[in-house]
Amino acid sequence: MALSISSTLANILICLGTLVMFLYFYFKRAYTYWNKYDLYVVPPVIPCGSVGGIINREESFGVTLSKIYRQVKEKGEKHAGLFVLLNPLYMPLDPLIIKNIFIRDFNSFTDHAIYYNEKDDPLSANVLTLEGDDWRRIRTKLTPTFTSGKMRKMFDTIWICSDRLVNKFDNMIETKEPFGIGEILACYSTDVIGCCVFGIECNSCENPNSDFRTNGKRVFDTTRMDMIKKSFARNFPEVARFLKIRVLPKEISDFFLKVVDENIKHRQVNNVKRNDLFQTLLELEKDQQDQIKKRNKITAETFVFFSAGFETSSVAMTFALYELALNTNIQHKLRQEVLSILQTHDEKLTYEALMEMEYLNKVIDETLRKYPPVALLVRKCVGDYKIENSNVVIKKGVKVIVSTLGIHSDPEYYPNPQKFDPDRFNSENKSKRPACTFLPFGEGPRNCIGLRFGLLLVKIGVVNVIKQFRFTLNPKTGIPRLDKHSLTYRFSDEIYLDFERIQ
Ligand code: HEM
Repeated sequence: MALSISSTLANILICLGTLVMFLYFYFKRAYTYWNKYDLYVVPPVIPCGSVGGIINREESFGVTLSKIYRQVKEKGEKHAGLFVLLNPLYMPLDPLIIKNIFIRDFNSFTDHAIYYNEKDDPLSANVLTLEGDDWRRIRTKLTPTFTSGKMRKMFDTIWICSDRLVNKFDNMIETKEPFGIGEILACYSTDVIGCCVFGIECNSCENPNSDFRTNGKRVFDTTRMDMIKKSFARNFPEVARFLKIRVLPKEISDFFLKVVDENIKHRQVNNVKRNDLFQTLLELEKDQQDQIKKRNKITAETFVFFSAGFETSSVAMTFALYELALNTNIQHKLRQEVLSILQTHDEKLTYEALMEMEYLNKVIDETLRKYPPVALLVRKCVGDYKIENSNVVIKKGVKVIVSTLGIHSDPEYYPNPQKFDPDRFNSENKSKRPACTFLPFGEGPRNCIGLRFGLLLVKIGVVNVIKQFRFTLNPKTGIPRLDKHSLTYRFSDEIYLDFERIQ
């Protein structure tokens, strides 16, 4: 009896040992992928690769990648190979290689390599995630949604939302307690996107527990399980589709479908037309007779505008107010510009007045330089591609990863990179930098489609706040830590500011 137990145990140990050996050699072999090229390889460690732990991270992926950028740059290399789990990734540092990949040779790098599952999770298939010709069709169709003419039409709606934001600050000042701006700015961003994209009044600045804000929050509240699921789906998309893995919980998907459904019906029955993105999307789908398909398509697009635009914009505005609170001289200079331009426009902020604010542009650009909300960019190679002046060939299916944060913190392009200095963006300094060294919205045909809208949301908010308040950092704000779990580059700690009314 004892003999049979010990022989079973021995068999199990042999099997386990063989499996471990097999996996070890399998990984070792996978990690030789880049060896045939003259390419520096960031040393991989089994099983996560070159980027540290996937689950128990010490820092966000964007920060790890910026450190790898620095490490490769210090070696004097213009590019590197790395691994995430078993997958090889190519990381260019040289702005010319980046420019060729993003712009000149875009046809070899059309895809974002973000997981989607059209069948089981229809909202996941949208302009951000779709690939090849499916993406081209939808991008061409949606591009007219974000023209400057359309932005101009939405200007007043955004201004009204920013007035609610200012009211909120006023109410909070009265409590005489320090208050965090991150949550309030998230409500402002939700209100703007709710009004302009979904065509509904969410009033989350007044009612932070509104359905829209609550469901919106849940899209970004990622649990550890979500992270594992997303990482698995990103790295093994075919298997994930086979396993019917969804990235968006069904109840959130149902909420957005219901909002869009009710809104389509309301506009059709009451013949309502508004100056918002929802109207543009409705018009784009006017020939679609199948009401369910129409609703699903509009929901997928409104949802991606929400998910890609809400957090990026609110985080950018939080970083901007944080730096303005730290640098009161820059805050003062910006206020002077805003007030003097408003004087020449009968004290009214118009689209034209906003476009005249050059220092504002510099402050926002510097914010997006120091704190790019999307800290890295990805492209998937769709046809074998040889990197010029090297023997490196990027094979079809291999991902290219660019560290926006690494480039934006590179002293070669931005001396003393931790200093917040809007003058880096005056024309003389800008002209000294090579193309593709400022990438907050990505670059090339697959760049951010909502760039103008995002900038408008942030700029209107900043102008309305700076015009009416002076603000400094409240001592309750320590040195804010960066969120290590979020895909967006953001603080995990709240930012507390003290506001003083000016007018
Ligand atoms: C400050 C705010 C924003 C920042 C920093 C930002 C940044 C980015 C970045 C870096 C990308 C990827 C670009 C690339 O791969 O080259 C992107 C894509 C995208 N963004 Fe934004 N974004 C912002 C606001 C918005 C807003 C307000 C919307 C919509 C209303 C939006 C919608 C999108 C969409 C749909 C894509 C995917 C485009 C495609 O794949 O064709 N973004 N954004």
